Amino acid sequence: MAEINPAFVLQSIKNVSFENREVPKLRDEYDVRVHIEQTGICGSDVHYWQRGRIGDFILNSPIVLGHESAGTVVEVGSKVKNIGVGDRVAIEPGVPCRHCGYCRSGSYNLCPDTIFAATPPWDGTLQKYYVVAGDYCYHIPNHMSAEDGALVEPVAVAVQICKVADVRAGQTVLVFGCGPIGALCQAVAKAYGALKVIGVDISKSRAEFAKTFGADGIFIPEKPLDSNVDPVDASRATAETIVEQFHLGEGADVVLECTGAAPCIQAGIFAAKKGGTYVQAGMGQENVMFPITTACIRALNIKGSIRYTTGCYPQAVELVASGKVNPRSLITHRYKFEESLKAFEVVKTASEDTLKVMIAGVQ
Ligand SMILES: NC(=O)c1ccc[n+]([C@@H]2O[C@H](COP(=O)([O-])OP(=O)(O)OC[C@H]3O[C@@H](n4cnc5c(N)ncnc54)[C@H](O)[C@@H]3O)[C@@H](O)[C@H]2O)c1
Ligand SMILES: OC[C@H](O)C(O)[C@@H](O)CO
Repeated sequence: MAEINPAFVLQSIKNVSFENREVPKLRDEYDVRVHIEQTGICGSDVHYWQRGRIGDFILNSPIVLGHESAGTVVEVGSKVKNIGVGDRVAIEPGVPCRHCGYCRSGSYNLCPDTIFAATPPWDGTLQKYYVVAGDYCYHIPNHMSAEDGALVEPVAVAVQICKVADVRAGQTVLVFGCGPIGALCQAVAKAYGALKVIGVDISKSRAEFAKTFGADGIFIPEKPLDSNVDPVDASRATAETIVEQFHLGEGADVVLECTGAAPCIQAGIFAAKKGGTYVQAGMGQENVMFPITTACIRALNIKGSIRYTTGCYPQAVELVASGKVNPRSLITHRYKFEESLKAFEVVKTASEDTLKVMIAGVQ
């Protein structure tokens, strides 16, 4: 009997189901087929499930969910050189066209023709087998678990954010957000020798976790009690409190925004020192009130960061393999493949005790 390939499919907004699909075939001699062993759920998976779009990526046809995955290679095309059958690999989930100007310059995260797992219209990795270009698979050493391998993905996002920010030894780094991305940015910045890393989150449990992970200090903003206070003034006051409380002098050298929330974006601008760097990585509301005059007068370097570029994945594997960053400690929930919907519900509910939720692959 032909082998089947169970898959967890987003059929349309808020509508998921399991399907028994055909085992995917290699598309060319550079492809490999990976037996997926672990997948982490990312906020974007939940976003597509609940709202069907992120920016210009719009769900118009069913897609398999999941893009943070690792597994074992079960089939390789004749021209694959870097890995072989039986190798355990972390999968970089976006394969660009390799030919456009962005790809040629190393900024392949900007390639418009990238095939990115679980970004419409492309299928993701929450299936038994996933076919991907062999050179977008990275060998992981034996002491790294499949969970570690899957979580190389958010580590690579954090590596790119720190790369865009040009985080250096001795700097002060203020990170808004202690979710998986914020916490990993804090750990990566620390691994790069940052002098002081401060994490900010409204969730007490996430902030407290961050203190045990990468942050030297944490700040938990209080909701403004007086609704007559201008929200941007309130953000400025929050920034001033953070700068004073953590002795950041004229402000942080680097601000990494990993929430997408307007109060954090605003406070981040007010908390950066003159000539400092502010990187936007969080994706929340599409438009926010932005303190543009302060950004101008302080001559801030304002940048955006998306996905990963040349070298991020190997660097992320190295950070995890060396133990400098330990993403496994973010895991709060583990589910079997058949429990995928339950796993997604847990991420959607986002209770205080949820950080990273993992789904094991089909045996
Ligand atoms: N740029 C990229 O390549 C990339 C990749 C993955 C995720 N992201 C984005 O990065 C962000 C972080 O990802 P994540 O997986 O950690 O998400 P997450 O939702 O788990 O974490 C966001 C954190 O921000 C905190 N937060 C929200 N509003 C806040 C406020 N007003 N003040 C302080 N803290 C606040 C939340 O409590 C939460 O802990 C998301 O917006 C996600 O879409 C970007
Ligand atoms: O970690 C990678 C991100 O989740 C993706 O780029 C996503 O936001 C777009 O589909």
